[in-house]
Amino acid sequence: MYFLSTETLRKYPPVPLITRQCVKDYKVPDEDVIIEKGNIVMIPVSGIHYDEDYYKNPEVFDPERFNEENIAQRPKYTHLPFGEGPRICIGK
Ligand code: HEM
Repeated sequence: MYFLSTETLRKYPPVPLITRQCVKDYKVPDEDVIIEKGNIVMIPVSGIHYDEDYYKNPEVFDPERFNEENIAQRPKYTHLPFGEGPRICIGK
């Protein structure tokens, strides 16, 4: 039986990019940016998983990134192999 660890799914997300379509105009907090109704937004899952701000030495395989203490130090939505929200993967 195969098991995909949380860290494996960080390094090699099978779905490296997810998308959403904006349903109403939205002003991004603290930014001079409005996402207009109808716009497609791309969420760069791989990019987030390799962002040094969240994962130091992102090329290194380190399951300890996902111990309770380390998870608590990262913002929410920095590990997205199954997406998020109402349309999150039902196979998760
Ligand atoms: C490692 C295994 C898998 C990965 C990485 C994965 C990843 C994903 C991702 C990224 C999405 C889109 C979520 C979003 O847009 O927020 C998704 C959706 C979905 N996945 Fe998976 N998936 C996996 C396995 C499975 C399995 C085993 C099933 C079914 C038995 C499944 C069924 C679905 C379905 C039905 C959706 C659409 C949900 C919706 O749109 O409401 N997935 N998956």
